[in-house]
Amino acid sequence: MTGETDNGTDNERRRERMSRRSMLGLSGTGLIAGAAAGVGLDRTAFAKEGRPVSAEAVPFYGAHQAGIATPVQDRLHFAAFDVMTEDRAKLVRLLKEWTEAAAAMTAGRPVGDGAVGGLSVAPPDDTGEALGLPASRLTLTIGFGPGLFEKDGKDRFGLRARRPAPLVDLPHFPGDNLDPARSGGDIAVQACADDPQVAVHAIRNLARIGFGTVAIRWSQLGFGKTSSTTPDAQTPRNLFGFKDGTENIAGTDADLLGKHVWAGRGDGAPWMAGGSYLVARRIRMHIEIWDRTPLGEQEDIIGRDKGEGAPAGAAREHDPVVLERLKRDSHVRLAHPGSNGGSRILRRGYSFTDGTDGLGRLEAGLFFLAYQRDPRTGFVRIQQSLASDAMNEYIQHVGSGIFACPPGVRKGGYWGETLFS
Ligand SMILES: C=CC1=C(C)c2cc3[nH]c(cc4nc(cc5[nH]c(cc1n2)c(C)c5CCC(=O)O)C(CCC(=O)O)=C4C)c(C)c3C=C
Ligand SMILES: [Fe+2]
Repeated sequence: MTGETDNGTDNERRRERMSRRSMLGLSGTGLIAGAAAGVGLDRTAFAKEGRPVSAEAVPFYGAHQAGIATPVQDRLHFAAFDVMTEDRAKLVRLLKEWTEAAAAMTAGRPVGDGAVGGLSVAPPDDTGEALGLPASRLTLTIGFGPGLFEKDGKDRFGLRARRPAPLVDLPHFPGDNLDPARSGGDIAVQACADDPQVAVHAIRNLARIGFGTVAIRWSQLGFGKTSSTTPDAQTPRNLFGFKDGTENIAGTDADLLGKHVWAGRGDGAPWMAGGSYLVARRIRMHIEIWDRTPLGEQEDIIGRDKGEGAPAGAAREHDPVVLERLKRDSHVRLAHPGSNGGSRILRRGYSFTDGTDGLGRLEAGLFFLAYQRDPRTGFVRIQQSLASDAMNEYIQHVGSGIFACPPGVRKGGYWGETLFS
């Protein structure tokens, strides 16, 4: 990225590509390689006939960013970046380059001129590990952290006045043991896909493109989605062995999404209309202690039975929750909208295991991801209510981030356009 203006950089990249193509066209082998790489080798070209649903591409452009109401994919790679520059134009250039790369990768195509067939004297545009893999329902969702609007009292990008009121600094909650090295970040990208290699490839390539402008501050891999936004599908289970996501907001429920998830024009920051606020929490789960807890006690703590997932006093998973039938300190009772002034959030979390903790225990837990229209009435309100949760004996919040996820990208636009224009 050496151009002085946005257009300067775009033109430079275009010229560079054209010269690569014309060089490749000089020989017969070059032509063949050029056909594969120069025009962007379609990763899905390798997929067999009758490929599974997971091979599908999720549309990148639209009113809302994909990866929020989208049916939850199997795998996650989440990355929070620090912005290393104070040059607003350079940051905007990066967001444009990222958008182009994200649109390609989510469509199952490689970045730029691809991983193979280019000049042997230059590193390829794409790192290559997703060659031959289908789109795998990859979604890339971007969010802007408080540090983009103001950091250490400095308004680096002239955005201080545009910070949305719902993008609060999260308060300290009882029991928090947050590691600064796993918290915060100026920009976050959530990559979800049905193939972990596709998700990791996406984050790696964005980080590569961003070299010199952003640096990864922390990241998290996730497996085994712990919430579903498709109520017809079987509800997934978390590492405590309980169904998780029964009472989640469905990605198809336009009314609930409009009321609780999408930011509106009148919510204080017009540039966020159609966007949403993401709260990410790395929650360690002490599974070894949980596994020594009697079944009845586990069910009392959650407020639902372990097999069916039915609320206490009911028979079926989707039977209504009658709060008075649940223990006062049960998780579901405290998190329920009826205990929180009607507050609801869209949960989209993943389980994680990151090796061992040196004390013979698995470093395991829930990477909690929740989207909402306003974290003050969403996550913060519910988490305050969870202060007396019986589950707190078995979990600890060790990482945290909050991000304003702008609306979806229009064709020809870029991530964050409504904020920077
Ligand atoms: C602040 C929000 C929440 C945190 C943090 C949280 C952590 C957490 N949850 C589970 C397991 C389950 N949660 C369930 C329901 C549920 N949880 C929240 C919010 C937070 N959870 C809400 C809003 C709800 C829905 C409440 C309702 O409307 O009834 C359930 C029950 C099944 C379900 O409805 O999803 C389980 C199980 C863990 C293990 C955990 C931290 C590690
Ligand atoms: Fe929960």
